[in-house]
Formats: sequence, C-alpha cells, structure tokens
Amino acid sequence: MQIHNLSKTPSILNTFMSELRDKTVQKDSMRFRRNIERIGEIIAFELSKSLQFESHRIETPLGASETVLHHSDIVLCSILRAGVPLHNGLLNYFDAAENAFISAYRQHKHDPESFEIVVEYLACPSLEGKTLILADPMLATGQSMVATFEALKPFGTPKAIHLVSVIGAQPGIDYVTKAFDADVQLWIATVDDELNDKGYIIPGLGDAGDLAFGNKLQQ
Ligand SMILES: O=P(O)(O)OC[C@H]1O[C@H](OP(=O)(O)OP(=O)(O)O)[C@H](O)[C@@H]1O
Ligand SMILES: O=c1cc[nH]c(=O)[nH]1
Ligand SMILES: [Mg+2]
Repeated sequence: MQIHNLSKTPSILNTFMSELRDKTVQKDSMRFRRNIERIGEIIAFELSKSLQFESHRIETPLGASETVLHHSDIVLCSILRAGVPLHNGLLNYFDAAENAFISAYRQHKHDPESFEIVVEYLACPSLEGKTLILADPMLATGQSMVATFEALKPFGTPKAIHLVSVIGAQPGIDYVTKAFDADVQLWIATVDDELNDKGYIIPGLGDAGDLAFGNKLQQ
C-alpha cells in the first residue's frame, strides 16, 4: 500500500487538525463536522493529482481552451456514521461521483475491551472497473476499513482503490497494509503512534461519531 501522510508537509491542514483534537474547540459539533469536511476537501485535491486525465476542448464565449480533465468514474463510499462529514468534503470536489454508504460499528459482546465489527446497511452502485474511494475519518484498529471492503466485494472489482482517513494509528495502518494490495493508496491527514486498550487512537481526538452527531447508547 502507498501511504500519503499529508501532515509530513506543514500546511493549513494543521489548523483544522488541531481544532479537531482540541478538547474545548471540538465541543462545537458544527465546527467539528466542518473541519472534517474541510480536510475531505484538501484530501480530494491531493488525491485528484493521482487520477487519470484526458484532453478536453472547452468552448468559451470568445474562443476555445484546451485542458485536461479527470475521468468521472469515481465511487465514493463512506462508513456511517462518522464518515458522513468526510464524505461531504470529498463530494464537494468530486461532485460527479457515484455514492455508496455502508454501516460498520463496534459491537461489544462481553467486555468493553473486546468487540467485533458489525456491517449492516449497505447501498452501493456497481464498482466494476471504477475508481473506489473508501472513506472513514478514524483508522484505529483498521478492522472497519477491512470489514467494509470485504462487504463491497460482491459489487464488482474496482480498477483503482483509494482509502481516505483523517487520523490513523500506526497499528491500524499496519493491519490495513497487510489486507490490501500493494497498489492501493492511503490518503491520511495524520498518523498517531498507538491505540489504548479500548481501541481508541492515542492521542487521537476521542469518538469522532459522537463529536459529530452526539452520544449514542451502547448496544
Ligand atoms: O479502525 P477501527 O478500529 O475499526 O475503528 C474505526 C471506526 O470507529 C469509528 O466508528 P464507530 O464504530 O465508533 O461508529 P460511529 O461512526 O457510528 O461512531 C470510526 O468512524 C471507524 O468506523
Ligand atoms: O479513536 C477512535 C477510534 C475509533 N473511533 C473513534 O471515533 N475514535
Ligand atoms: Mg464506524
């Protein structure tokens, strides 16, 4: 897997990231969602440089302009529920994309430290020969990303796969690297070193779904 860690080059992205992490600023859920969306927009721009482009001739009112435009074969798939603001940010730029949504949540059966990923809702167009962008803001253990990809397999074989995330933990990135082919690309805003015993990214930002949409009752 090819990893593009955008934090390696300091940019305005750091401002949005620090607001997501800051335990006071992140309480403003509208700002929290918008910052994830803004990071989605930045990643969309960076990722777009790796797409296939072809020549187009555009007629202006006064003449003709030659330019290159990317193929519109993108399927944007996000993992509910924290994936929604990231999806919106990517879709702001890839506005012609087809869209897929999948639910994945951690089900704690016996104790708070062990869980399995449950995939339930899935709405997806054909992926055959398309460019799949699979987005989830948090890549912690990596199990949601891998379980989601397994669930998408009956929908066809994409010609290219891009994973998009905001914060990853190194153990989760190692897990995902083993599960995906070498030509899959991961676009990630930053990477933290570790997970705690509940599978949360340290220092991370806390629970992205709850910060974006409010607390939920545990199932
Ligand atoms: O890499 P993993 O260990 O699988 O963890 C990451 C997952 O955890 C979060 O979702 P969560 O299950 O909290 O659901 P939510 O989006 O509904 O809050 C996050 O959005 C990822 O989907
Ligand atoms: O740190 C984490 C890990 C999983 N899900 C989150 O929202 N945060
Ligand atoms: Mg989830």
